[in-house]
Amino acid sequence: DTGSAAAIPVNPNYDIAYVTPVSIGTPPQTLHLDFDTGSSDLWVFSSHLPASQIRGQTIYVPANSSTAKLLADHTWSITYGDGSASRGNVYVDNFTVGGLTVENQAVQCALQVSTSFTRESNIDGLVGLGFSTLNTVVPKSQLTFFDNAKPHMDEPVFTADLKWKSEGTYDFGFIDEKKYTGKITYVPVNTSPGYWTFTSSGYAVGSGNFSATSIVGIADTGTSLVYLPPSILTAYYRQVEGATSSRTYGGYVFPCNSKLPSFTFGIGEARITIPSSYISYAPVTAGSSTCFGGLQSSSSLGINIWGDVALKAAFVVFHGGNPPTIGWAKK
Ligand SMILES: CC1CCN(C(=N)N)CC1
Ligand SMILES: CC1CCN(C(=N)N)CC1
Repeated sequence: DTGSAAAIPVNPNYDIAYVTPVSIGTPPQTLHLDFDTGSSDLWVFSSHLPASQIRGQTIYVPANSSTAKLLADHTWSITYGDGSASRGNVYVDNFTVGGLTVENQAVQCALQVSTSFTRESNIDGLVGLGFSTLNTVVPKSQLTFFDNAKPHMDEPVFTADLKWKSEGTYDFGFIDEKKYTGKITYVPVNTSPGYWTFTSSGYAVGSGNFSATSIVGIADTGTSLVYLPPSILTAYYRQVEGATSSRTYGGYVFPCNSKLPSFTFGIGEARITIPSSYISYAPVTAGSSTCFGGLQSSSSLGINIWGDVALKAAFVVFHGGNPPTIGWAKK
C-alpha cells in the first residue's frame, strides 16, 4: 500500500503549522490534522467536547460511524512542549490518509482541550508519527498510524516535503524521486527518547566556514521553528544588524528589514541550507516592524529541535526499518 496527502499551512502568511486531510469512519468524516513526528498520540476534536472548547474545528462523531468501536476503559492525556494539552477516551475506527487505510486505528477522542487548541480553529487534532513508546493511552498504549500501516506498505517509510508558505506533501510507503535533487543521505536514529533523534554533523552561518560539531536533535514536523544550542544562535545573530534576545518576546528578534544570512546544517558529508527568507519568521505582533527569528535557543528546552523551518528546506525520509534511520536530501 501507499498514500500521499497534502501538508497545508494553517495560516496563509506564516508557517505556524501544517494540516493534512484524513478520513475517519463509515461514512468517512474528513478532518484536518497536524502530523507531528514529535509525539505519538492520534487525537481529534470530538462530539464529546463541550461546545465552549470548539471554535470552528471539525469534530469526529463516533456515533455517526458504523465502524467505530469504543475501546472500553481506556483514556489518554497529553501535554505538549508549548504547554498546550488535551485528554479524552479512545475509539478504534477506519483511518485513511491519501488513499492508505488502516482498519482499527486507535482514534483518541478529546473530552477536553486547552485554550491554545481551542484558539487554533484550523487544527482538528494531531496524528503522532513519533515512536509508539510515547503513546499516552492507558491501561494499554496504542500504535501510531505509521506502525499500524507499516506491514502493509510497499516500503516502511513516510516522507515529508514541507514547503515555505505553500502546500507540500506527506507520502506513505514510497519515496518519490521527483521530490528531491541529488542523493538522500541517511543517518542513524536513536529511538530511545521516542522521537526521530539524529546527530547533525555541524553548521555554517551564511557563506562562512562550516563548523564541524555534533548536534543531537529531533526532526519534528509539529514544531514551527528550529531550536539549537545558544553558542550557535550567538554565531548566527551576531551577523544580523539590530538583532537582540528579547525577554519580552521570548527569543531573538530583529528589525524586519535587516539582512539575514542563510543557515546551513550538516547531515554527514551532505549540507542542507535554510534560506534567509525562512528565518525571518514573522512580525512579533501583527504589523510590527520587529520580526521574530526562525532560529531560536534550545537552552530552555533541554533538547535541540529541527522543526518546520529546517524541514521545509529539505526532502526528509522517515525510514521505519530495523533499525530506523532518517534521510535528508536537497530539493
Ligand atoms: C520534545 C518536544 C518537541 C515538541 N513536541 C511535539 N512536537 N509534540 C513535544 C515534545
Ligand atoms: C506539537 C504540538 C504543540 C501544540 N500544538 C498547538 N498548540 N497547536 C500542536 C502541535
